[in-house]
Amino acid sequence: MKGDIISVQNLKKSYGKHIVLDGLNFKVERGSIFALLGENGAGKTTTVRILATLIQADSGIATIAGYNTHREPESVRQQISLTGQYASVDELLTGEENLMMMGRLNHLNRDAVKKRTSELLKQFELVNAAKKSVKTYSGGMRRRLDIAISLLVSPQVIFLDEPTTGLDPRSRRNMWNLIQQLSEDGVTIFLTTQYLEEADQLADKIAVIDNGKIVEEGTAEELKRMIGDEKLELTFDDLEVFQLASKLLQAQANEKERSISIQNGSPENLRNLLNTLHEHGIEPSSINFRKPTLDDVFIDITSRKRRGRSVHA
Ligand SMILES: Nc1ncnc2c1ncn2[C@@H]1O[C@H](COP(=O)(O)OP(=O)(O)OP(=O)(O)O)[C@@H](O)[C@H]1O
Repeated sequence: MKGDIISVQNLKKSYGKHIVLDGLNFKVERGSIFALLGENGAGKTTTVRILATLIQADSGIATIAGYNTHREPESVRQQISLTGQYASVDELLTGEENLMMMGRLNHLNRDAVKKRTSELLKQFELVNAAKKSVKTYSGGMRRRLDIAISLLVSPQVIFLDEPTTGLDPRSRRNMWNLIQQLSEDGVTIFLTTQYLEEADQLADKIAVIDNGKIVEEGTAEELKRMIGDEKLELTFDDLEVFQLASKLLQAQANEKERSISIQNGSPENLRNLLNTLHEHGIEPSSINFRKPTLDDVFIDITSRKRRGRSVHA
């Protein structure tokens, strides 16, 4: 069954005078990977906490599988599982013991717990570490155990709050593979992340949150397309020439690389830029076309905001 499994309408939350969520709207399609992307303090964890019924919004409506998080928290909790900062992994127990204990707490019978534990240990590559206490685990192993625990009872939606923060690049890649596998099993994944690359790699849809509002939304490709198909990059051998060129073109400049990035890579724009430079006796040493990255999207959104224009302008 397709359709939206999460719906958020005009969600607001403040702590005193501090507005954390300022009218949040988005929808998540069943079976998809959704990434809420934002910098530290943007409001990602607050959103997850509201959806997971840990705290209440001041106003607005959030539903999961049709259940209202405010009015039907028990039903919502039966649909979801939460990992990350909320995990209750016991350091002194082994990985296997943690799974068995949480299985029993979730009212699974003894045989079902045993079977599920052994399946999960295999799926999450923890068989060799099963009998070791969690305090000996690496960061990546802990995260894997945490997610395994959250899958003891099959949830419809799994919340992964910054699942790779603090992991080394190899563990991060392993975690990405694992998240993709989970998604192939049909579970809806709600991911929060500060990493553009992570959202780009994993998410079917990305919502960019900034100051408690969704400022852009779409697939990674749509977000990239939004700021133009191709960017132009001009480089200069001489520092003084580079500085003069960046003043003239008023574009994003990287002094270390003596390069200037231009959002609009159309032939007409290129001709105009070269004419401007030529009038001042300047020629770039190289001209490259480059497909935009999510980094470009982020820079574009924030620079438009600084100039006080609507993001959609
Ligand atoms: N219980 C609270 N009391 C007061 N302020 C809070 C509380 N919880 C969160 N905040 C504030 O709300 C803002 C958003 O926090 P939130 O944790 O949702 O951000 P985040 O996007 O998840 O960032 P991070 O990546 O740092 O976790 C922050 O400025 C934070 O200090």
